[in-house]
Amino acid sequence: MSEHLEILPLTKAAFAPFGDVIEADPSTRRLINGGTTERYHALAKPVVIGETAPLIFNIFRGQPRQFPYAVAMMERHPFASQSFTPLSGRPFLLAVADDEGGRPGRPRVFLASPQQGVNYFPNVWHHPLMALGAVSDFLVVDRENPPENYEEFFFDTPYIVSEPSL
Ligand SMILES: NC(=O)N[C@@H](O)C(=O)O
Ligand code: NI
Repeated sequence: MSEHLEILPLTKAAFAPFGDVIEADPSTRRLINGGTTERYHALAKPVVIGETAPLIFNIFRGQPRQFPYAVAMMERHPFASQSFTPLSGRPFLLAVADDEGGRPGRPRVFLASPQQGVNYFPNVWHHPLMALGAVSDFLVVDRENPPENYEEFFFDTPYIVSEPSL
């Protein structure tokens, strides 16, 4: 029997074990360019582990997920962080999980606003991009993904996520 996963609002505190939330946090604000620009400083720190490899900027164009949605698998990148920043002005869903002896535990699902991005720490279990409502673009900063930087786990029984009320 599949379990339903509730959808939580994305907050820095709730997401802290899994990564950074990329949003205009007033505590990071600096006025620059003669006061014409607000710099929200060092919201996340991209990381590459092991052999030096370039961090790269990508655009992921995600198809919207259909609901109810089955979270059947999770993945992780042991040797680099991975960030997703929405470019299309739409919210999106993300799912993360603790590691339990080399496999993901029960996923936690968050709803990110159009003004929030995330940076997954290296080796954090997460579900691949889940766009909402329409095809959506995301700026993704990660590293060239050699096969060893990509680990998947498939659940015996998928978890179910209902459509978020937006
Ligand atoms: N495959 C790929 O690069 N995408 C995933 O890592 C993802 O998190 O969406
Ligand atoms: Ni990923």
